[in-house]
Amino acid sequence: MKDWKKVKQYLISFLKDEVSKAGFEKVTVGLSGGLDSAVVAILCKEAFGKNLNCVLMPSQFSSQSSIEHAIEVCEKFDIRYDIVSIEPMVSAFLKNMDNDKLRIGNFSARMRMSVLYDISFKEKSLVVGTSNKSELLLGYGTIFGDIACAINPIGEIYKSDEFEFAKLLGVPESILTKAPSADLWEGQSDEDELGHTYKEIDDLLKLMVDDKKSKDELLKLGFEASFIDKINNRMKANAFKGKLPTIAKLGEYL
Ligand SMILES: NC(=O)c1ccc[n+]([C@@H]2O[C@H](COP(=O)([O-])OP(=O)(O)OC[C@H]3O[C@@H](n4cnc5c(N)ncnc54)[C@H](O)[C@@H]3O)[C@@H](O)[C@H]2O)c1
Ligand SMILES: Nc1ncnc2c1ncn2[C@@H]1O[C@H](COP(=O)(O)O)[C@@H](O)[C@H]1O
Ligand SMILES: O=P(O)(O)OP(=O)(O)O
Ligand SMILES: [Mg+2]
Repeated sequence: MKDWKKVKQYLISFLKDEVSKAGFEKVTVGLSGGLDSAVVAILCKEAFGKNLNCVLMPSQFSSQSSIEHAIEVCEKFDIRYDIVSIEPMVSAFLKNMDNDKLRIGNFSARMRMSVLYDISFKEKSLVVGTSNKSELLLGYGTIFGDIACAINPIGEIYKSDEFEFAKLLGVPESILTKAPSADLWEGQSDEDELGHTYKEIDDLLKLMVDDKKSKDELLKLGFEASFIDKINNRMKANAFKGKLPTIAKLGEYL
C-alpha cells in the first residue's frame, strides 16, 4: 500500500532542501493544464508559497482547455502565474519546414524550456521538472526540452500511480479525468502514441525494471513477447536521454 501522505511530506522537504542547497529561494514550473505539472506545482506551492512562479506557454497547437485547466489550478491554490505564448517562435519555425508533427512538437518543447530558463535567470529561480517515471524510462519526452530541469520531485512515480497522489493533493477533477497528452498537436494522446495504456505499460515496467524479471518470467506471467520487446527496445534506445553527453577522455594525450 503506497503511503501518499508520507510521499507528499518527503517531497516537500526534498524540494526545500535541494533548492536551498543550490543557493536559491524561488522556483519556476511550466504548467500545461496536465496532471504532472499540476502535481509538481501543488508540491512547490506547499514548499515555497509565494516563491513559486508557474508559466503557462500555449502555442497555436495547444487546446483551449489546457490553459483553462492550468488557470484552474493556479486559482484553486493561489499560485502566481505568467502566460508566455510560444506561438511567435513556432510560427517562425514553421516558415522553413515541412509539416512534420514530431519536429514541431520537439521544437515547441525546446522553446518552452528556453522560456523557463530565461525566467529562471531573470528571477533567480530554479526550474522544477515534471517528467514522471513512466516517461523517463520510456524516453517519452524531448531531450533538452520538457525533460530539462534542475530538480524533479516526481521522477520515481509511475504515471498510473500518480493519479491517486494527485487526488490527495487536490488536483482538480477536470485534470484527473482527462487523457494524458503532450498537447504538441491537435488531439495528441500519450497512450495512442505509445500504443498502450499507462497501466499496461507500468505493470510491465514495474516487473521488468524494479523486480528485474527476465523475459522468460514475464512470458510466464502472461505478457506478450512483442510487447516486452517493444518496451525493452524503447527503453534501451532512449536511455541516452538520462545521461550526460559523452566527453572524449584525453588523459594519456594531455
Ligand atoms: N512527456 C510528453 O508527453 C512528451 C513531451 C515532449 C515530447 N514527447 C514525445 O517524446 C518523443 C520525442 O521524440 P524523439 O525521442 O524522437 O526526439 P528527441 O529530440 O527527444 O530525441 C532524438 C534526438 O536525440 C539524439 N540522439 C539519438 N540517439 C542518441 C544517442 N544514442 N545518444 C545521444 N543522442 C542521441 C539525436 O539528436 C536525435 O535527433 C515524441 O514521441 C514526442 O511526442 C512527449
Ligand atoms: N502549454 C504549456 N504550458 C506550460 N508548460 C507546458 C505546456 N505544455 C507542456 N508544458 C511543460 O512540459 C511538460 C511536459 O508536458 P507533457 O504534456 O507531459 O508533454 C509539462 O509537464 C509542462 O511542464
Ligand atoms: O506533463 P503534463 O503536466 O502536461 O501532464 P500530462 O502528461 O498528463 O499531460
Ligand atoms: Mg501534458
